Amino acid sequence: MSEVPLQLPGYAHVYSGKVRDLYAPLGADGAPRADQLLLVASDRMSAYDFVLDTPIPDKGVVLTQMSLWWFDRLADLVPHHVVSTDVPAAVAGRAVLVERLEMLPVECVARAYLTGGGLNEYRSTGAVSGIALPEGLVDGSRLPEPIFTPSTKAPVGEHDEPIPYAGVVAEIGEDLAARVRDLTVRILQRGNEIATDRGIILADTKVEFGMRGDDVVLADEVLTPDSSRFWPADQWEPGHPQPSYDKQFVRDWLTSPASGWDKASGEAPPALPDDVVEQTRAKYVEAYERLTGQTFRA
Ligand SMILES: N#Cc1c(N)ncnc1-c1cnn(CCN2CCOCC2)c1
Repeated sequence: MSEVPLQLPGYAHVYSGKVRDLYAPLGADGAPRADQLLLVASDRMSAYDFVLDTPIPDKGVVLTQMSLWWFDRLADLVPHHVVSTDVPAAVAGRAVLVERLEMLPVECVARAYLTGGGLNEYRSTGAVSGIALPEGLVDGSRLPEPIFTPSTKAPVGEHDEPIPYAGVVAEIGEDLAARVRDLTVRILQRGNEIATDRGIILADTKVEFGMRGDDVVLADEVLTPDSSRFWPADQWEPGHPQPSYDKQFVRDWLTSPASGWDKASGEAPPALPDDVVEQTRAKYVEAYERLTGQTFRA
């Protein structure tokens, strides 16, 4: 689905990713400012590497408010890029004005549980990102401690590629590599200290950092279902793929006969039925309310 980005008076469209769009505020001279960006979270949802045709109402608002909540709770660990939530009415609640940073060219991933690509690498080598792990781990196993498993920043439509820690050092230097590694792991640890008690396991997460002078600044979004694997804690059972907190209704319907879709066909998935959309919206709202203890207001 190629969606024309929203026109926002006073802003120039800069970039569109799978589920988020970037704008630059216009300065008094009418030119895009170089010091700020407007990050807009859409209601688009991706599944099986496709951006689905059917939006999930309020997803952009829920994930933006969740990310802002986490930025506040991580501020003692790392400064963040948020400037203001005073944004155009057309994107109220789902956009954030941020400081434009010199972004580091690394997807900083930390894993507290073993699954997905990390599990595949472990099954082949007994390690993930060069970090040897105990024998006998299975899909969903909790790791002895969270590990840093960075990847490249792939262009839109391509997959990020895992890189060894040495690759990060080569890219950004030893000091900075150690700083972003330690911060990424601590962010996930802090996230799980808070989330697990509230019924959500954060199996892994991807964060992005930018530089403000010599300071490492947390950018992008943080600890949301789009940047992290959210699992229902009460259903955690190592040994098989874990249910997704937010994506399971969509995955189950798309892989059921009801959808008429063949995942192996390479064809785009069909539109979602209303009940799957509403159940998915409800899971995003539920995750927000469990984490923050606040009632979601659209
Ligand atoms: N967050 C944030 C942020 C920030 N605070 N400062 C500078 N850049 C970014 C940013 C946000 N997304 N991307 C990746 C998309 N790029 C957009 C441009 O074109 C290349 C791809 C960079």
